[in-house]
Amino acid sequence: MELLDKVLEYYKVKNPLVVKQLFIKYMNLVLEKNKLFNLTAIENENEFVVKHIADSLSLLKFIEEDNSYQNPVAIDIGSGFGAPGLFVKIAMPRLNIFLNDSNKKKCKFMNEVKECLGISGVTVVCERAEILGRKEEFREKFRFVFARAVDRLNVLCEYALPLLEIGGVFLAQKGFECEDEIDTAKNAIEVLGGEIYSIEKFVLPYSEEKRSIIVIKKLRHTPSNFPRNTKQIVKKPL
Ligand SMILES: C[S@@+](CC[C@H](N)C(=O)[O-])C[C@H]1O[C@@H](n2cnc3c(N)ncnc32)[C@H](O)[C@@H]1O
Repeated sequence: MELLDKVLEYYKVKNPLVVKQLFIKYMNLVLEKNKLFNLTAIENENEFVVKHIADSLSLLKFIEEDNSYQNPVAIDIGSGFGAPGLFVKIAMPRLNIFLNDSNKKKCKFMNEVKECLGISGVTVVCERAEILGRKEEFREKFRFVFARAVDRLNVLCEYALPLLEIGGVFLAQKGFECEDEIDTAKNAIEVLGGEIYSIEKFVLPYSEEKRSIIVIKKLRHTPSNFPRNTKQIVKKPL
């Protein structure tokens, strides 16, 4: 896996030999399970390295830039088979990660991976993110929220922002063209206590895959009437 070596070097991942072994083991578990149960459309290993591993590791610099905690706590909402959260956790063991998905089979798989890889500081939470946002043990408890391929930004913000502590950062991974989505989400971001901090556009290493990361900071507490119930969030986005 020469490409994986190059990707780990590109992102300056520490202990690359250990991380590489864990990534390969994890990739094999995903590709094996994918034969029985649809986890990803990507079956080719090099494509997996770029579109899942490199894409996930593009979040690392935003976490590294924040010096508030030695062991920051992050939640990946709609994590599916664990992307991007589990890849980021493997590359940055000091991160404490919560992998959230509403789908029971996907959560079972993430728990299996956690056991197989034998890594600590990983908690799988099988629930809708907007329900977690109303629970005291999750509301405003996270330094980072990640989300990739979950929903449109105006809907996603009502899942994500209630979970962030003040000063925390929501990293929404999107395709290259995301301006319309951002425009539509401006009201939701304001109402929920956030502010767009930056929009990063880049090409994934060793590919022509273009991506954006929308960086949203939490500045104020989310009003207590949010998140609303799922039907209202989806049918009448803020
Ligand atoms: C297209 S998949 C993306 C999975 C993963 N993030 C990735 O990029 O490969 C979307 C996932 O979000 C989950 N999901 C959708 N809405 C959710 C919600 N409100 N709370 C938690 N999980 C949700 C679905 O069950 C599904 O596994």
